[in-house]
Amino acid sequence: MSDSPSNTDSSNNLDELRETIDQLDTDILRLISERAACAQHVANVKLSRDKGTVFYRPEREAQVLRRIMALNPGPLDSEEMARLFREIMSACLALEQPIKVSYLGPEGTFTQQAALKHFGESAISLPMAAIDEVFREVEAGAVNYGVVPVENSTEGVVNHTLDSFMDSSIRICGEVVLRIHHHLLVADTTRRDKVSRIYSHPQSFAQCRKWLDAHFPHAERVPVASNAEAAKLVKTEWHSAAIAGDMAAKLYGLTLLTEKIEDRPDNSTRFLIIGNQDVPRSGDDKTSLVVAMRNQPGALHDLLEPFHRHQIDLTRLETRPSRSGVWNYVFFIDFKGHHEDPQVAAMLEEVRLRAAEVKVLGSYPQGVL
Ligand SMILES: C=C(O[C@@H]1C=C(C(=O)O)C=C[C@H]1O)C(=O)O
Repeated sequence: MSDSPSNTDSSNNLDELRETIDQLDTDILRLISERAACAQHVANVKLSRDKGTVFYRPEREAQVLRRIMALNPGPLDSEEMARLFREIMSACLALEQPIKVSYLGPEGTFTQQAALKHFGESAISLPMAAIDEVFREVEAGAVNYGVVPVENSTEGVVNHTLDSFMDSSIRICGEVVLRIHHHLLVADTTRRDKVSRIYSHPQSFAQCRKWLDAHFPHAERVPVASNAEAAKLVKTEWHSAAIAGDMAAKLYGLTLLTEKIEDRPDNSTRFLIIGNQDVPRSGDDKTSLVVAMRNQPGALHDLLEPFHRHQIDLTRLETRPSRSGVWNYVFFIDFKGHHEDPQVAAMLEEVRLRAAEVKVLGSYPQGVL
């Protein structure tokens, strides 16, 4: 078939456009390489100042991403652009020092997804079997950072994580929020019309309860330790399906029978980045505290009054049973601001006078991505 004049025009045009893209790629390549070399210089400067230095700077990375999002002219949306820059920074940092991150495993969990979202794909991520193991690895210095879930918008707080902070010297260095999409997954061998058993983590069952009641009212729901574990089990049984996320589906080669079955479309989980580092101000920060109050009337009011007076914005308040005599009431409090902000420092001073004990778990940049 011969080209019509207009086809020839458009193919000439296509050739030109592709030439432009090649030229742009050459420029991007040169610029990324220059950026990487610059990051290596930064590493040398840091090393010359302090041999045991930490190369990773959470506050600086947050500033870089926020700046890119503010400058982004489109047509790519700002989150997409920030994700690209996230990966560039991750690769640059890996040149300085590959960052090691432990997370609540096994491989394929949402926590791994959160770890990679925060640190980028160049980070080395190591699965742990339980939340307290993630804490232990960080405390022992076996890894640079850890990632643990702390609250879900549908199911509430992850108590294991809060409890682990009570007996630990670990700091919070960052947060990351992940939209959680659950899918109904099957294997090639699954008889799709005969699904009589569904595996998943109890939290995921809870987040998909209405959908399951409507579509699989008679299937047996079998709770397992993780969504990744559920995905693995499906491979061995022709009458079973699993509820899990994209990473687990990819890892175990499963098919998405129905996508996004979570009851609430805004279902999301917040994860904490834990480490041994005190993070300087980034300009848009949050602080987490654990506070023990004596068991007396008005204790909670006394605790919150200085927050109100200093106009500090609380973002979360949780109560946990105490595990020692002194710690009658234990409150976990998140608020906007950094502990070095003068207003926050003044407020903390007053809270310290009223409480039996105050521990600043960390000030860290608000999640960017
Ligand atoms: C280059 C630096 O070190 C690391 C790499 C960064 C980057 O690639 O932009 C930013 C912060 C650090 O995690 C720096 O501190 O500026």
